[in-house]
Formats: sequence, structure tokens, C-alpha cells
Amino acid sequence: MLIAAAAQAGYQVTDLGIARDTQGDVAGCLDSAIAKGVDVLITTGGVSMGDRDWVKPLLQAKGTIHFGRVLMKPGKPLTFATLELPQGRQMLVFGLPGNPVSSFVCFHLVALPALRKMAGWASPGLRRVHVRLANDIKMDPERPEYHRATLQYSKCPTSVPGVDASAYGWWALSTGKQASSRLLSARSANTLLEIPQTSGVLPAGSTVPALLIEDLQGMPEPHAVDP
Ligand SMILES: Nc1nc2c(c(=O)[nH]1)N[C@H]1C(S)=C(S)[C@@H](COP(=O)(O)OP(=O)(O)OC[C@H]3O[C@@H](n4cnc5c(N)ncnc54)[C@H](O)[C@@H]3O)O[C@H]1N2
Ligand code: MOO
Repeated sequence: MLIAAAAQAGYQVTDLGIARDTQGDVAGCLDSAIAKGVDVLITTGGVSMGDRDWVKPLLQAKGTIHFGRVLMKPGKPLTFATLELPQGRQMLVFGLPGNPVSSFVCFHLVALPALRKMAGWASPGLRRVHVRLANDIKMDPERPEYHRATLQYSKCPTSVPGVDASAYGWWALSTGKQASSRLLSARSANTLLEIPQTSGVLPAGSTVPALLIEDLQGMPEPHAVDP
């Protein structure tokens, strides 16, 4: 999934394979990334608090960790480090959390803008727009959340009190349960809604900031929703 996302964005990808949960295997992968001369290393998993999570200790030993924990959902153990290499080279390392959705979200939010910056983009951040919620969204008092949703320009696809059902607008439909192991929550997602860290529910019809993660040419056709 990450290889496809990076390749689709136009970057040349080298797959270093799967490292086993041993210090030696993870160190071997890092050595091979260095030997292959990659500019950016992206890892998934092995970055949290477990006794076999070797990514952070290795990066600590070989380079500089700039951050290793982020107040965000998903993506709490997201890690970023740099390694200084011979001949003045520097390698960036993004240690993405292993849960599939966490790695998907962190890739788009953090790794992709860095790749774009290195490729010379003047504004490498994800494009932010403001859209209306087609569903209620429960907020998390512990962490701000990047809620996966499908954005479409259409009549309101759900029944929202007070909304003119015949008027067109930009509507965000939630992809459903947002567990970071549930890859289905990323299916058809073309945006990450920025949901604030607080208790309660954001009601359907609210306007929220949304970061685009897809070309909107691929947005779904407006469709009728079952009553
Ligand atoms: N004591 C604590 N434990 C955990 C915390 C915490 O704050 N304190 N945070 C939790 C959160 S949140 C996350 S997210 C996870 C992330 O842990 P890791 O990044 O170390 O991920 P793993 O446990 O190694 O892997 C999770 C899951 O993902 C699978 N995986 C990994 N890479 C891939 C891949 N490329 N393709 C498919 N699947 C992949 C891996 O097999 C595991 O099933 O930490 C919590 N714990
Ligand atoms: O922060 Mo973890 O990425 O929710 O599952």
C-alpha cells in the first residue's frame, strides 16, 4: 500500500523487504538502505513500547531522533530521525506505526509532504479545504483525530436536519469505524477530516477542515443513499 502510494506520487521506490523482530534483522535493513543510497527510509511497525520494537533504539544509536511520539490519532508512536552519512549525505527516516491505517495516515500527513519538499514543491503540505459532515462524528478527548472520509460534490447524501436536500455542496461521508487496524476505514477515503481533541459529538451538517489525500478527479459519482 505504501509502495503504491509513494510510486503513484511519482517517487522511485526500493522495497527492502520484511525485517523480523530482531535487533540484527532491523539493523541489517538499515544497513542495506544506506548501501543502496536511498534518500528517505520509511519503516512500518516495531516503533512502539514493546520489548521487540527495535526501530527507535536503532535510530537513537545511529542518528538523531527528532520526535518519537505525537499527539494524534492514529499515529501516536510516529517517529522521525535523520542519519548523517559519509560524504555529507543525510538520510531521513520515517518510522511509521505498524497498524495499517496508522501507517497510511502518517505517510500522507508527514512523509509525503517531506518527499514533495525534497522534490522542490513550493507548498508541499496537503491541501486543506472546508467541508460539511454528512454523518455525526464522535470526538476523542485524548487525541485529535484524522478521520478518514470520502468527499463528494453532491446533494446532501444523508438526511441532515435543517439542510436543503436539493442544494449541492462538498459533503464528507465517514468511512465508518476508525480503528487503526481496520484498513476498510481507508477504502475510498480521499480526505482526512481534522477532528478536534474534545468530548462529545460533532453533528452532521458541521463544517470541518479536511486535508486532501487524493486527486479529486477520482472522487465518487454522487449517488443516491438508501433512505
Ligand atoms: N505501552 C504502549 N503500547 C502501545 C502504545 C502506547 O502508547 N503504549 N501505542 C499503541 C499504538 S497507538 C500503536 S499505533 C501501536 C503501534 O505499534 P508498532 O508501530 O510497534 O507496530 P507493531 O506492533 O510492530 O505492528 C502493529 C501491527 O501492524 C502489522 N504491520 C506492521 N507493518 C506492516 C506492514 N508493512 N504490512 C502489514 N502489516 C504490518 C504488524 O504485523 C502488527 O499486526 O502500538 C500500540 N502499543
Ligand atoms: O495511534 Mo495508533 O496509530 O492509534 O493505533
